[in-house]
Amino acid sequence: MKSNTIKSINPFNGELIKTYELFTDKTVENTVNKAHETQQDWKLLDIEDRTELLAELSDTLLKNKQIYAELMTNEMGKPISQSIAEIEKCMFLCDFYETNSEELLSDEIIDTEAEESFISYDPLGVILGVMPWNYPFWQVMRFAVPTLMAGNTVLLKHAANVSGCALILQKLFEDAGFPKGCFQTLLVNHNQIESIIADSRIKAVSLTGSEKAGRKIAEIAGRNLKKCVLELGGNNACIVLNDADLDKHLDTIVNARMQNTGQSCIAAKRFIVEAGIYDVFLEKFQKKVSSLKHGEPLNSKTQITVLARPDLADDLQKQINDSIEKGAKVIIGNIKKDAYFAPTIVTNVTPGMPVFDEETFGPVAAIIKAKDVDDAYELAANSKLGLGTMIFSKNTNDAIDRISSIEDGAFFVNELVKSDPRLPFGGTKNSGYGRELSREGILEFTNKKTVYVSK
Ligand SMILES: O=CCCC(=O)O
Repeated sequence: MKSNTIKSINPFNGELIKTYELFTDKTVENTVNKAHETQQDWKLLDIEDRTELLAELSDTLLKNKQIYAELMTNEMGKPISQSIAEIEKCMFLCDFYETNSEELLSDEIIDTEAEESFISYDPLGVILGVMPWNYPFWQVMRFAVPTLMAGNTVLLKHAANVSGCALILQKLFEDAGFPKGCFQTLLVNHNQIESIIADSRIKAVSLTGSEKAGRKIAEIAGRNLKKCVLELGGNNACIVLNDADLDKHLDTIVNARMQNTGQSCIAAKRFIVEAGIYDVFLEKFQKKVSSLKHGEPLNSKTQITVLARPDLADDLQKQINDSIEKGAKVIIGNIKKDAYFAPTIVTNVTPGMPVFDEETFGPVAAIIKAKDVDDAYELAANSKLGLGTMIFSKNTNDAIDRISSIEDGAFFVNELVKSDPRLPFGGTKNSGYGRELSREGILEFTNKKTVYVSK
């Protein structure tokens, strides 16, 4: 029998935080209708009236930073210092779009023989966001803020385990003064999503989530001729070349994998290390990973803690054990207890093993030895996923010359792949399509209308 409730469970202590009732079809209808009706007025507001609400949004985030951070940490186990940093990043996003939305959305004049010709960036309508649990505030905000500024309204279907965050996000927008109906949360299950996407009032979908979820949503959206933006999994390579400055970059390299206890789509998952630096790298990397502070998520010193759910730890262990059968070697970790999975380093990794071919969503570093620079880039490019690649090397000119050898959505030199409101964010291959953030993100859910005026 299907359940009409969803549960939010603290992954650190297994305690039930709260049980939520799923919306009935009637409640879904009222919510979609409210979003549609609100959009009719919202789209007519001057852009300054919309952007000024972002100052309030940022203030509300600041005022409630601790409350929001603790809620995230309790629902999905993120170390509290990282939850606080996540709220601060949301504030930076608000500041960016408060300052820049007007310019980003202004008409783009194109010279033709017409009296006037330009592109007008008009809103599409109601946009559905289907969002994951790993950055419960950030991923929602980075979709919702530019989408709203463009004159759309937003509906959120969040991951079930962060339903408390989902509801408080709606309250956040309302407390900041956004008209009711601009941002609404739908507590619905996967079966209900299909009819929501099919509804003629929903104009497009943005999904951040797994490849499997992306295929499903894209299929439903395609059947209904709705646009979608998909930000899916990643299997980012972190190339470490012989001339890398490890003293300078080791913390960044470790953080690239271990941030959010390894549960990040853009984390470094495959460390491709040139032969000449391999032994030194491995020794330093292992030492640094072993020194990370494990503990309770709410302790401000904790760097590594539980995963968001026990089944995620099971998945990781299976990927590692299957890789061991194919010749991989575990040098630390591979220890599991409930939702905890110890930081793990796997060596002797080659293509064909799950820890090379698949995304590992937890603190697992697969180390691959590359013969030389060409081999390192070839190994990095050998992935069905394409979110980003990072290269650590003093020879930045050589790295720049090789940009086109990597098909990913991002290429970072001497820095971890990260999202930033000022830069586009998104992937290629099975990591999805479309872009979030920056100018690209705010224009995704607009009708790029051609206007041609002749006398
Ligand atoms: O899981 C994806 C990470 C998203 C981000 O850091 O912006």
